[in-house]
Amino acid sequence: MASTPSPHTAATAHLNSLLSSSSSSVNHNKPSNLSFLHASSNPSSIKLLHSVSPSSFSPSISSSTTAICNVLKTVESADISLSRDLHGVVSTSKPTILVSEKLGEAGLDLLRSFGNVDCSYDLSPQDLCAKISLCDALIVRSGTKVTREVFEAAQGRLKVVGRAGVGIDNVDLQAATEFGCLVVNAPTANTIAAAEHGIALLTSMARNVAQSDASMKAGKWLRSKYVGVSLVGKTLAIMGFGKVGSEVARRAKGLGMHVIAHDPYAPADRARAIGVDLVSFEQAISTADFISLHMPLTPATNKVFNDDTFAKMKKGVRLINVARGGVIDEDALVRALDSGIVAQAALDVFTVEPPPKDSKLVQHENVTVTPHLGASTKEAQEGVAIEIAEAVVGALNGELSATAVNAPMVPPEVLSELAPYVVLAEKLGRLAVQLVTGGSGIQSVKVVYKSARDPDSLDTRLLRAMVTKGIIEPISDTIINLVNADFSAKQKGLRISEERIIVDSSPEYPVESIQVQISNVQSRFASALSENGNISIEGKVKYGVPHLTRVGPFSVDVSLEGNLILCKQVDQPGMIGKVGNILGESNVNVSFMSVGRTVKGKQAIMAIGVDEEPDKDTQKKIGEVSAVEEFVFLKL
Ligand SMILES: NC(=O)C1=CN([C@@H]2O[C@H](COP(=O)(O)OP(=O)(O)OC[C@H]3O[C@@H](n4cnc5c(N)ncnc54)[C@H](O)[C@@H]3O)[C@@H](O)[C@H]2O)C=CC1
Ligand SMILES: O=C(O)C(=O)COP(=O)(O)O
Repeated sequence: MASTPSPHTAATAHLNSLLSSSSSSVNHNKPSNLSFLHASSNPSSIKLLHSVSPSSFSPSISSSTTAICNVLKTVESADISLSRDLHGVVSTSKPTILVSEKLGEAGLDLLRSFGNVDCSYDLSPQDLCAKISLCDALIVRSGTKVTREVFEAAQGRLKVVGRAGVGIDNVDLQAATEFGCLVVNAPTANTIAAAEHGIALLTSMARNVAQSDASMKAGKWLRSKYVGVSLVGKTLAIMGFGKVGSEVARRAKGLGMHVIAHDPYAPADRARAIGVDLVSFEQAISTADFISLHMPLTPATNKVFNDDTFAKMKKGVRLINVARGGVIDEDALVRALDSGIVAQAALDVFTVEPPPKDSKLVQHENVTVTPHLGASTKEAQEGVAIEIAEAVVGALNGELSATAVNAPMVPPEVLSELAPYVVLAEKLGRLAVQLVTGGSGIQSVKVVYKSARDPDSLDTRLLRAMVTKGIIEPISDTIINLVNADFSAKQKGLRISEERIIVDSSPEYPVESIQVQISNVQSRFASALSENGNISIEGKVKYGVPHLTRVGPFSVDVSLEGNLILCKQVDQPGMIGKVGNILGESNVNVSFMSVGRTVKGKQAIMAIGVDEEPDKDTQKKIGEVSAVEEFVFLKL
């Protein structure tokens, strides 16, 4: 019999496989395999229902099992990692990181110590698409549009997009998620720079600094033309009271302004703490002398400043935008400037960047412009570069990023604790799907966790994603990872629900057992059906190793390594020997064997762990043993 690998090795190897990026599957077009979970669910809820879609999908095990992903382990030493080139060939080369816009040196140094860094600035969209399939990571600022075409062109190699800054409106997050590509940003390092730029625009606009500077340089001395307005005592409305907005508020308070803010998601006590009243959108825009924009560009904020909203503003209002050009309807702003509703505007950002040279807005005499300089201080750029380089290197190393944008975070300590259960979850999914008769559409899967922990302290998102991975990968050509698991399930019309059962055991272990049930399908192995007609298998982690502990109503105990034969027979002496002999004669090494029965002398189930796949003849011989009623060979 083969020896059992150490529990630690099994769990660590598999965890690495989840965190690393390559798969041995031959389809190199598949998205990569990262350990980040895309899930929109509340981890603390006991039952979670996911999408219902009219479509269903059918497993065809024989051909698809060959596509089962044997994920490669990350090489732990130095900075070398296993990766797969375009032809599916495994190499030990360093990852390639494409930096498509200027990044601070400290960040570049960090990246260079880890991988091959290709700094190619000003790539056309076509050139970016041409290059991207050779890259494991892409680092951008606001100037690179990371579109669906880019993810398609990446052919599954791109594992992480790092946005060296805050706004991720230039990255197609939906496409990234669908392709299993993690997106991380650097959300904190440029906050002060953006806030300071907002204040710079506010004060310089109020005193016509840019216009009077230009006029002096043109040889004029126009003191009466450039009389400004004072700030003290004026009302400033901050639209978007997040990191930048609140720093602008603090500074404006120091200038003696009365600051109000509108942000539907900001906590009132945080605003109150710095002496800012949170007000409605209408109240903010109708009472402010100055309006400073600090919300992200989303479908909800797109052109939120338009003819209608300008009409509601106080005549002579002054507008500052250091957020995103797209939140303003720029034609409407020109009209508002011409009519005097808006006395002045100071803009750092534009709907299209750079804006057309003849842009009426840019040319308007009451408008001050800067070319998206909010984050452009030496300090912010060094900070952002380091922040994004660390996040990207971490992601390529399979670590969880605190700044993942399209993947809820599972803290590293939770990940480490769940490591063996993650292996178990995937293997149970993989086994359960192979028990379905080819042609039966799978629509509904339930994962039942028995645990002594209260639901709030058990985060099952990782486990659910791995069950999903186990179910989908053998029957499709998609590599599932924790970014795209939920999305892929939805796409396949697969509804995955979860249930937690609190049991009276030691809360030291996060999970007592995991059960996977597939309902409304036929099974290739009828004994796997529980009383309610669902395919049902259950497993536990024992000494760090995943074990199969129940098949339908039968208790078994076999470690989930290698492959598995499930055999139902009449409970009688000599069966282990008979089947064991047949396997031995065919040189199939048996690693584990376990017999489970419901009633003595009636039917029993034999679960046999085998290293090799028995050939057809051997399988036929097993089927011909008189007491054997049914059997199935399953790949793990
Ligand atoms: N010009 C530049 O170089 C820079 C621009 N930015 C931009 O500034 C914006 C804010 O950045 P941060 O403060 O770091 O982000 P943040 O996420 O900390 O704050 C954004 C705030 O906007 C709020 N918000 C969302 N929808 C809203 C709505 N419909 N109405 C009002 N508020 C809404 C959110 O609740 C959040 O509090 C982003 O768009 C970012 O891209 C940030 C840094 C530099
Ligand atoms: O961080 C942001 O959202 C910014 O807008 C900064 O953009 P940039 O990195 O300077 O192109």
